[in-house]
Parts: sequence; C-alpha cells; structure tokens
Amino acid sequence: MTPPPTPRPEPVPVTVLTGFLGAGKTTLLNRLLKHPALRDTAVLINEFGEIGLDHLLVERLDGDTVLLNAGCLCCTVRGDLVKALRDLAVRIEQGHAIRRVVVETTGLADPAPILQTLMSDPLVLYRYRLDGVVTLVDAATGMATLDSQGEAVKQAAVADRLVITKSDLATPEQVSALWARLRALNPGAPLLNALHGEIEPEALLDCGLYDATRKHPDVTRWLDAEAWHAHDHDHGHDHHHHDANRHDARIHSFCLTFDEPLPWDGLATWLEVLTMTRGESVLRIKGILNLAGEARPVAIHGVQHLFHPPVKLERWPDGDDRRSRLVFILRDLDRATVEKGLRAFAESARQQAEIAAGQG
Ligand SMILES: Nc1nc2c(ncn2[C@@H]2O[C@H](COP(=O)(O)OP(=O)(O)OP(=O)(O)O)[C@@H](O)[C@H]2O)c(=O)[nH]1
Repeated sequence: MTPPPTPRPEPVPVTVLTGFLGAGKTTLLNRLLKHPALRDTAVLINEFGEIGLDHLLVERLDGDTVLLNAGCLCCTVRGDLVKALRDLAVRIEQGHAIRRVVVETTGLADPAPILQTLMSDPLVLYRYRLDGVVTLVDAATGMATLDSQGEAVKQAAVADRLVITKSDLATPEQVSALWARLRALNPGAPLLNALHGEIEPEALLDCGLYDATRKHPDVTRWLDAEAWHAHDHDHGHDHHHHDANRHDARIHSFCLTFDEPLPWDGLATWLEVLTMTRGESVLRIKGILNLAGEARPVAIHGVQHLFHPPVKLERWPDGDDRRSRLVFILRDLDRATVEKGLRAFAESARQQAEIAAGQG
C-alpha cells in the first residue's frame, strides 16, 4: 500500500527588498527587524563588491542573516540564493522557527533574476512563496537615478510597494515630482513614505500574492484595477506634465480586465508563446483570474520566461466583481500586440471548447 502523501508545508513568504545604491534599504530593514511582526525572520543579503559589509550593518543577534556571495546579478547570485534558501529549508525542517525571509538585493541589482530564482528551483518553490517586491527610492537623488540608471527604473516598475525615502533631504516639489513619476511608471503599487526607515511593517508585508490560505485575499490592494484605470485616463496629462517620463519610455505597465471567465487552455498557451518568444521583454506579469469551470480565483505570476505554478486562492473577496485582472510590466513591447494576441488565443480556445461540448 502506498503511504498517504505528506501535506505540503506552509510556504514561507519571501519579501524582496530592493532600491538603488544608498536608497536606505539597510536602514529600513533594521527598523523593520525590531518590530514584533518580523520576529523569526531570516535575512539574505546580496551585496555587490569585493567585501560585503551590509551583513555587519544589519543588527541581528541570531544566526539567520546570510550574506550571499559578493557578485551581482544572474548566475553566481542565483546559485547562492538557491543554496541559502535550501539550507534555510533544512533548518526549518529541523524545527528552527523561521516565518519569513527578507532578501535585500544590491542597489545595482536587476530584481528579475532574484524573482526568477524564487520561481525556478523546485525545492524553493515547494518551501517558499514570493510575498512581494518592496522598492525604495531616495527622494534626494531618485529622479537623477531614474534618468541615468535603467536598473533603477526596472526596480520601481516591478515593485508591489514603492517607498520614498529621505524626503527630509528634498523639497516638497521634488518629492511630488518623484511621486508623480513613480505613479506613472507603476500605477498599481501603493506609494509610501519612510523617514529614516520608519514604517509600519503591515504596509510592506503580505502583499496578497499567492497566499492561498488567507480568508480574504487582498486582491483589491494587490491589483488595484482602479489605479490602472485612472492612469490610463490621465496618460496624456501625465506625459504633458512629467516630461522626465520620456526616460522611462521603454518600460511601461498596464492592466487588462476580462469580464467573462477565461479559458485556461487558451491563456496558458498564449502565456507560453509570449514568454518563449518575448521573455526578455516581460519584466513581470501578475494576475487574478476567473477561469471557466473554476469557482475559486487563481493567481498567476511570471518574470521573463518563467512562470510560478498557478495558485488557487481560498475564495473571491466579498464584494469583488470577479473579473480577471492581468497586470503586465513590459519593456519594448506594446500593449496592442499583447492585448490582441491574448484575446485571439482566448477566443479560439473558447470556440474549441464549444465545438467539443457540441460533439459530446
Ligand atoms: N536624511 C536621511 N537619511 C537617511 C534616510 N534613510 C536612510 N538614510 C541614510 O542614507 C544612508 C544610506 O542608507 P543605507 O540604509 O545604508 O542604504 P542602502 O540602500 O542599504 O545602501 P547600499 O547597501 O549601499 O545600496 C545612510 O547614511 C542612512 O543613515 C532618511 O530618511 N533621511
């Protein structure tokens, strides 16, 4: 007789904390870690440069702070990150209390490889879930950094939460110009303010992505369709007023909503084609789906050519209109191409299902 399958352990949420060099990541992390909500948090730090210092600056008393090997981005750090997460998983299995992981990236990091790592290793996928990306932007230097550093634009574009730091070092006009630029770049992420790292953890944690156990998946906060809607309307206005946006022109984001339930087959095929052919342009896709034949909402999440396995959430939140919502954050790929392709695939899958039902 085969033994009953072992239930999957509750995946540990992982928060990715990013932001350009000196944006205030370590300062904010230190404040957060003092908060009771962050007890039992393991911290992984990816630092750029020969000698890593940040692990010394993060004031942890226990042994759960791991410095990932110096070296930025892609291959090396991915291997280190997987190893660190696997080691941590072993410690959790041995009974070590770890309820959350925060990965602090180097200021120069493209967050995509880190997000991909969280979605590509089977053991990591089994044990952890991405909770969200928190991006810090320095009010004093943020505008200039966004003008000159493509990675900083990417960090802001893929964020689930955007935090403006050091507003004490900028004029109110500078802060509101930065605010508007970030809003245009990423209309869906709540914009927050942190002075000397002071912020309530609740504002940054539990972004609502993939937590299938929560009774009330916070779809509205996670995918604020209204924010995207308003952004679409204001687009011309934004461009007129915030000329700096021209620097961000290669990256853009939008939300597509679908009133009717979507056929999973058509959608899955299209996502596969999109990510295989244009993976480098897909900085991030996230969505809450109302699928044909499925009573529960399904969350999907992708970075470049990788997709996290879809997760069924407990139920639709009360009062939610149950429309499918898909957010795209793209570079050098226009909305019309994506929308046309997706609608065509969905329609063809729907017709095939109708024909099959007619034959049955
Ligand atoms: N005035 C002011 N200074 C701040 C604020 N937040 C952080 N700082 C300072 O900014 C400097 C850089 O902060 P860090 O927390 O080390 O920044 P980081 O993003 O971790 O830096 P890297 O690891 O080098 O990318 C430190 O001297 C902080 O004290 C703030 O809100 N106001």
